[in-house]
Amino acid sequence: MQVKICGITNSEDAGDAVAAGADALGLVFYAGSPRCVTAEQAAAIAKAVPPFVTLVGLFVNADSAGVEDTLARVPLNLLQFHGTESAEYCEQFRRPYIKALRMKDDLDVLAAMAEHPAARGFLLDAYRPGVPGGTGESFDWQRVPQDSGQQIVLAGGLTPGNVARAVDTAQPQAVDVSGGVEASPGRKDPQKVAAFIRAANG
Ligand SMILES: O=C(O)c1ccccc1NCC(=O)[C@H](O)[C@H](O)COP(=O)(O)O
Repeated sequence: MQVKICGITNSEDAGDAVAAGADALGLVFYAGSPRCVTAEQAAAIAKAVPPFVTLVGLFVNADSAGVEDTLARVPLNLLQFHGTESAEYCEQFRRPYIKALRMKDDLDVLAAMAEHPAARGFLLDAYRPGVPGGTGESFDWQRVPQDSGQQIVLAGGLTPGNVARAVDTAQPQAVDVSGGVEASPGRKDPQKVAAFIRAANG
């Protein structure tokens, strides 16, 4: 099971997550988040990350110039678009990207995936009106399609205590966690991170 630890705000937390076996680290470039980092902070964190760990840059309906500016300053491996971005918008950066889908009750997941043919995968997250992500809430894991042919990253309210059950139910390719492994908003708890990665891997 691939594990992405999202909302990394400092090099120490990045190092702890990598030491615990994280496959990917998420950096949030969204001012509304308690986990938001500047390009300068992100560049410093990137220096603490080994080359074979995926560094993911997360944006929410950001203006294109801002994304380009971040890309020029931070060596991101993958982009994560967590708002209502169109395929045309996401593809303009010519970088690999995953698209977050918020699992509103009436969302047609396969249709939403079809709108992003160039996406490398889809991060399925809980839906809470007015909050784009990092809600700490989960959704019905049985709604994860088993026949999409897509790389699926399961997110939303995962913790060391529920991730094994989530993986068993949803059968994703990867899991993503933010609040469930924090000591406080924006600071990770290394023991929770390690416990999460162990539990995700069964
Ligand atoms: O983490 C945030 O604060 C955040 C804010 C706005 C958009 C996305 C955000 N996080 C994206 C992630 O990939 C989170 O890991 C995902 O939403 C799950 O969060 P959590 O339920 O806290 O594990």
